[in-house]
Amino acid sequence: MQTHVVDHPLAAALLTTMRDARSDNATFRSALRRLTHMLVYEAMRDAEIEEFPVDTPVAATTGIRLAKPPLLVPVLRAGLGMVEQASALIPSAGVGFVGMARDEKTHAPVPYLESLPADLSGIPVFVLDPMLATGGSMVHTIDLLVARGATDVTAVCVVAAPRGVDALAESGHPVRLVLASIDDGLDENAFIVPGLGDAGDRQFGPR
Ligand SMILES: O=P(O)(O)OC[C@H]1O[C@H](OP(=O)(O)OP(=O)(O)O)[C@H](O)[C@@H]1O
Ligand SMILES: O=c1cc[nH]c(=O)[nH]1
Ligand SMILES: [Mg+2]
Repeated sequence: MQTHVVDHPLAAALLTTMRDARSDNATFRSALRRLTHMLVYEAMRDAEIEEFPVDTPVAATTGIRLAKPPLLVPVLRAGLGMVEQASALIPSAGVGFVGMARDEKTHAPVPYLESLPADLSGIPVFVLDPMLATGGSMVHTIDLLVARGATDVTAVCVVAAPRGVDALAESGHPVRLVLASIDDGLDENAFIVPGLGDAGDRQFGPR
């Protein structure tokens, strides 16, 4: 699996704000929005483009545009904090939604929402979820996308644990990963260490 850790001082500073337990919900959301801009910008680097003729006020020239605008899929709740910024960066992108919440004891994802186009063949899909911990939620989301014909999936995350990265690589799905950090591991509650806590709660308050 192709994995790209965005290694940039501005991204590292925003990630630090998100990690800091003193950051309130609004500060956390703002840092996530700004970091998402950088992650999606990097994730789009190899996007397919097409040329078309364009006239400047001075002369005819060749312009470029995205050949296949992606579908953005935030995983609720935490991924909601990434979708507005990703849409602003790619205005032609569509948006689908998946909702799931981990069972606190088993840590398995419990799905509660699936709102996706029926046919995803030929459409690049960007899954937006700040946290990749055990990988259960991301693999389940990509199961849903592949079942609809997706063959080109990018997982855009903020922080991952090595176990989640391995789970994604071993899923056999056509996925690449773009993120800001691969952290040390998971604690006994399957929280990422050092991580940033519960990314849903830190944006929106307890569920
Ligand atoms: O890799 P995993 O072990 O599956 O954990 C990652 C999932 O956990 C978080 O969601 P959570 O279940 O806390 O729901 P929330 O976004 O509503 O808070 C996070 O946003 C991921 O979706
Ligand atoms: O550390 C973690 C793990 C799963 N989900 C989160 O929001 N944070
Ligand atoms: Mg949560």
